[in-house]
Amino acid sequence: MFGINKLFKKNNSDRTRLYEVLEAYKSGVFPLGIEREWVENYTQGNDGITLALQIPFAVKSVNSRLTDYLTKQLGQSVKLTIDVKLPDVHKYKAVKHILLVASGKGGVGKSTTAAFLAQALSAEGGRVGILDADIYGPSIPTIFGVQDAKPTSKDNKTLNPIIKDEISIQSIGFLVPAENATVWRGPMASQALNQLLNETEWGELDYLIVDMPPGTGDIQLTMTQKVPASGALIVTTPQDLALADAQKGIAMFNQVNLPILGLIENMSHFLCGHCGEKNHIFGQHGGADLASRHGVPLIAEVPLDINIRETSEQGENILTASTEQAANYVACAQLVGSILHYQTQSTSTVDIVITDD
Ligand SMILES: Nc1ncnc2c1ncn2[C@@H]1O[C@H](COP(=O)(O)OP(=O)(O)OP(=O)(O)O)[C@@H](O)[C@H]1O
Repeated sequence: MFGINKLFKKNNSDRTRLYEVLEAYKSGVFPLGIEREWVENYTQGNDGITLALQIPFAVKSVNSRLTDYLTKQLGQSVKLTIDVKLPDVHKYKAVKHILLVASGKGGVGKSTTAAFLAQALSAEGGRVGILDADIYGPSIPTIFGVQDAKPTSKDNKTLNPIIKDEISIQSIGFLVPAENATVWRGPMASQALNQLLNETEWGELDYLIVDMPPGTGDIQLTMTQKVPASGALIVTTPQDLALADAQKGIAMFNQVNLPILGLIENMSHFLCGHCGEKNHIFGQHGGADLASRHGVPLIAEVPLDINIRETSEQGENILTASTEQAANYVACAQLVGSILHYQTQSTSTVDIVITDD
């Protein structure tokens, strides 16, 4: 009896120690550490610990760093598995979150950022879709290398998305020649977005990224109001003109009470290929200053990099095309998933009703 008690106490203290060590693993992505509710399974054997975590946002690649940390802290070998499972709350049909990616100014790299973020969220364990609503220049098909694809329909009412790298893709560019789309007026544009969203068979998704048309006018405002989004990301470059337009984007989302998940400063700097020096071609601190002025997180400062341009123009996946840039987008995806998770838990976002007009 005494032996069983002792063993029971030992098991409990091992578990308590594990929780303490997990909770101490704090970072930008894990502001509260690894929470004890995420522990799905834990066994202590003679040859070490086996631990299964279920984390509510897409962070699969944290596995090796976390394993090293646990091994060091607990002084024994750790076999860790991570499953990504978001809470069963759906913002739209079987889609858990819709994220708008917007920019005030055109050409700042919004579509590239939206596409690579989708690829990184998927690689990190999320089920991901991307909806290209950029009527002025739908470039998502090109970035994914599926520009010649044509969505099929099983019943002539709904469309199947194009699937590439496990990501469901739908684009205004699959359906309308670019020269027709650009002359659309506001109501037509927002109706097209509605149709693409509503009539695509998205299936079950954790994250649906919407690549918005650049700008902050009536078209973008109407679109924003008609999509039941969880939050928005704003892409800007450090140039004054782009920052001024990004500020208008922040004002637009504030006007409709849509949480801004953060700001991504693209083409932030250029690393000299010879000496490695950071050159701030378009200016410095602009994104950080804008973000802190408006109390929104600065998610990433993505460099101006030839691999990014080539990968996006050649329709490749950034996760396989460039290790260095992949790391940037993975960090970005982890932070976006985390911010979305904690923001959704602490605030109730406005529920926007979709109508057909
Ligand atoms: N960080 C970067 N480094 C190098 N090239 C980049 C980077 N980001 C984007 N680009 C390139 O810049 C060009 C414009 O990018 P993209 O189409 O994503 O911009 P956009 O903001 O979506 O434009 P628009 O608003 O006009 O649709 C593309 O050729 C893309 O490859």
